[in-house]
This record gives sequence, C-alpha cells and structure tokens, in this order.
Amino acid sequence: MARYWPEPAHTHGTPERTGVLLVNLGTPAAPTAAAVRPYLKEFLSDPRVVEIPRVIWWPILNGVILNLRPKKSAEKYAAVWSDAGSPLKVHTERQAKLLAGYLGHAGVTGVVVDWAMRYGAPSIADALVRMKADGCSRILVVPLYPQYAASTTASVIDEVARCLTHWRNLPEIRYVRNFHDHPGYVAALAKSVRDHWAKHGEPDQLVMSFHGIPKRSLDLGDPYHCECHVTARLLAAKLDLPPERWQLTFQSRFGKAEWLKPYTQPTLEALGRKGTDRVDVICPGFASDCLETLEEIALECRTAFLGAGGKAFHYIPCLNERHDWIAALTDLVRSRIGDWLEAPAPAAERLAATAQRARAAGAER
Ligand SMILES: C=CC1=C(C)c2cc3[nH]c(cc4nc(cc5[nH]c(cc1n2)c(C)c5CCC(=O)O)C(CCC(=O)O)=C4C)c(C)c3C=C
Ligand SMILES: [Fe+2]
Ligand SMILES: [Fe+2]
Repeated sequence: MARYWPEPAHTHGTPERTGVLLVNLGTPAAPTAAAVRPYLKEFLSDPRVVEIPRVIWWPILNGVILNLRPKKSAEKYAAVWSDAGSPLKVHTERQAKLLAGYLGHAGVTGVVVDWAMRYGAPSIADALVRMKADGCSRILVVPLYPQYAASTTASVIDEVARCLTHWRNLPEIRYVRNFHDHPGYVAALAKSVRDHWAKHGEPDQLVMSFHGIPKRSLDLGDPYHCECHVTARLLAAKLDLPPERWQLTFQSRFGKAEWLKPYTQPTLEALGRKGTDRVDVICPGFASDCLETLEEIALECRTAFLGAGGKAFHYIPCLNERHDWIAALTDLVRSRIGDWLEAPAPAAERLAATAQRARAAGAER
C-alpha cells in the first residue's frame, strides 16, 4: 500500500514557514533630481507623513515642493552616495543578510528573512509576494525604527495592510511596535560610544540627535517624543554620563510648522558660541546611516558647530552592521516568533488530514 504524508490542503503543498520582513524608510534610486522626485512624491503623499488636508497640501506638494526640493535633495544625496548605492539601502540589505545568518547560528532554521522599503524599491508589496511564494504563512514585520511614530512605524503597517487587501489567503501577521528600550539595542549604542571614545578620547558634550516630527503630533498623542527621551536617558545611564555632559535634540525639520525642540543645529551653534571645545553627536533613532545622519549631521552640523567657534566635532556612526546590534535584533526577532517556531501549527491539521485519507483509503478497499 502506498504511504504518503499529505501537506495541509491550504498551503497547496508548500511547507508552513515563518518570515521576517525588515522595513526601512526608502530612498531614491539614484542621487539625481529625476530619481528623487518620484520618491519624494510617494513619501510626501502619505497622509501619515503630512497631516494637512489634501485640498491644501496637494497644490503645495505638486507646485513648490516637487519643483524645488528634488534638485536640492539630490545634491545632498550625491554627497553621501557610495559605489554600492544609497547608504540606507546598502545597510538595510546587509542587516537582513546578517540577521538570516545570526538566526541560523542561533539554531533558528527555515526562517525566511527579507527586506523592503516603505517608499520606492524594493517595495513591501513585492516582498510579501516573494515571502508567500517561499511558503511563509506567518510573517513578523520589523519596521527598523527604534522609537514608534505614526509617520514611520504606523505607515509601514498601513502599507502591509493595504497590500494584503488584494489577497484571499492571508498570512498571520505580527509587527514589532518599537524597541527604544530593548536592553541589547541600548547596550549596542553604549558600546559604540565607548568604542569611539576609546580611540578618540571623550568630548565635553554628547548630543543625542533624533529625527524630529511636528509638535502637533506630540500634542495629539504620538509617543515618539517620550520614547526618544527614554532611549536617551537609558543610554546616558549606561555611559554614566552626568546630566550636564549630554543632551537630546531633534533634527531634520521639514516645513514651517513648529517641530519637536530643541533643534539640533541651533543647539550645536549655541554650544560652539559659548566655547564648548568638543562635541560628539550620535543619532540613536536611526538603525542605519542615511542622508539625515551622513549629510545633515556629519557634514552640515559639523560645519555649523565649527563655524560658531567649536574646535572639534565627532559624528559617532549608527549601529549599521555592528555585531552587538545584529545580535540584539536577532534576540528581538526570536522573542517575537518563538512560539511560531516551537509549536508547528500544521501538526493537528496534518494528523486530521492523514486520518481522513486513511479512512478514505479503507473505504475504497
Ligand atoms: C527615524 C525616524 C524618522 C521619522 C520620525 C521621520 C519623520 C519625518 N520625515 C519627514 C520628511 C523627510 N524625511 C526624509 C528623510 C529621512 N527620514 C528618515 C527617518 C524618519 N523620518 C530617514 C531614515 C530618512 C533618510 C532617507 C534616505 O534616503 O537616506 C526626507 C527626504 C530627504 C529630504 O528631501 O530632505 C524628507 C522629505 C517628515 C515630514 C516626517 C514626519 C512627519
Ligand atoms: Fe524623515
Ligand atoms: Fe514626551
């Protein structure tokens, strides 16, 4: 008698697998105005990012902004672009590859790790289709933003949900909401600072600069501001820094409205003016170096601080491919998918299907 072990019908013969999807913000395909324009259009059309009524925002976006900003932004991108491409994309892809390796090393086998960008390519839609083809019936989405913000984290979840509106047979989905206080992430940040100081000595002041958001978002209940403060306090505590040796600032203001304060560049200029010799800046809200860190901080803010009278400016890189950070990410992912790995859900279905086939085979005999 032929014996076989049927796959659960609903997977149509493909195995049940767990997928992990890392998502970052997105970046243009090239450092040119022609490539920056469609990227900015997609990004700034997201109602999670610009919360102004469309009738007002649309003419501003399609008029002034998309005519003037692409050229200026492209020049900034050109200053940080590498042979491998946009730093944000390069680091995110490497992080995904490393995570897959670390999970395997930790004995977590058979997990599909993929990566995508919220805006531009590679898209979340394509990643979900690839993961489905790979047999992923459970997917953990990991927005690579340590601090939750509606404009970033929630926007990733919106997009995942939007993509799945076209599907019939949905995977089980979970997402990491934040990891601003994850001990491994904070320890990796602290170690990256200590590594820098071991080589270059200590500064007078450590500035922790986070990407800003409009102040209105805080007033409406966005937890981002508080989560940035928690990360900063945890990092300062791990470094044993007294309050007078560090401060938190917000960078990358966009538009004319008030954003979270204090603003990074004016703070650095004030430090330069009042005679602070050396400032180190770290950007703990970015898991990867990108335009906002490499251009705005490491180039523009350096010039501003030195121009205001500062003597030395050090930029401490993002966690990027650091071993301790990828280990923390592995730990974070494992903690969220552990039950998916331990208890293979199809077992009950398999047994039921096998019993049914056995009964049917018996009836035929
Ligand atoms: C780290 C978290 C981020 C938050 C919060 C965030 C909010 C936010 N950003 C804009 C507008 C722009 N941001 C741009 C670049 C950019 N932003 C983040 C991260 C956050 N943004 C990253 C990682 C990057 C870099 C992308 C890269 O390719 O390297 C840009 C594009 C560049 C430019 O033209 O200045 C814009 C525009 C808003 C309006 C906002 C909150 C409402
Ligand atoms: Fe941004
Ligand atoms: Fe707060």
